[in-house]
Amino acid sequence: MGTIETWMKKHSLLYTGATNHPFIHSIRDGTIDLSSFKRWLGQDYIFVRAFVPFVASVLLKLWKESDESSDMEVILGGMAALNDELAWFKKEASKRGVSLSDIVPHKANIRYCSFLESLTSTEVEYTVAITAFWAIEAVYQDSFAHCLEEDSKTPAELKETCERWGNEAFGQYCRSLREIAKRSLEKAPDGVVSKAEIVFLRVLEHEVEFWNMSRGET
Ligand SMILES: Cc1ncc(CN)c(N)n1
Repeated sequence: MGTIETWMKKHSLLYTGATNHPFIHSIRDGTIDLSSFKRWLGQDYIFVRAFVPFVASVLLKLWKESDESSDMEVILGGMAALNDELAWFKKEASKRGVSLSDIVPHKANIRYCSFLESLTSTEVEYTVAITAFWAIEAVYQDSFAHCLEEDSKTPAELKETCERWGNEAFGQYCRSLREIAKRSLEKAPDGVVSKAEIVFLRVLEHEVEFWNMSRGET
């Protein structure tokens, strides 16, 4: 069994907590209130702005530490998608009357962004960073894909948001990232694999906190 498969089994409770969160349930069952959605929108815009330099640092580590040349295209494609994502946040915010320049980052978001910044350090191995990258994207894909399931009651005006991360192409991109992380973990020494597992768990915890914050619970 691969390392990621083992972790998914071992930490299934936490993974499910991050991907089946009450915030996602409230979108899926149509009970979400607009203020929560707007809070998530503004905070996630700030998060994505911090995510871009993190992904740039993953590219730099890949260039220095990995000999898998095709991995670069996948990550570069992810970077390009983030450019679209930022434009989407701006469009969505203006449509909903959210002023992005006035958003004050919430404590949970500051903590998550600081965590991302800590992973940009040259001391953090490529294997650890690519594991975090995959996990961050996978949580959004699995979460929003739930809101598109056949029996979901996702409000029509939130479908576009859910499709952004829940669509099949994003799913395929996440599977490519998982494959890249898997291969890198296979070659890594035990100490690095242990560090990657801890980072995987931190990502899941931060994602849960992020959803809690979006619900106005923290
Ligand atoms: C908190 C969070 N996690 C993940 C993603 C997906 N890029 C996001 N936009 N925001």
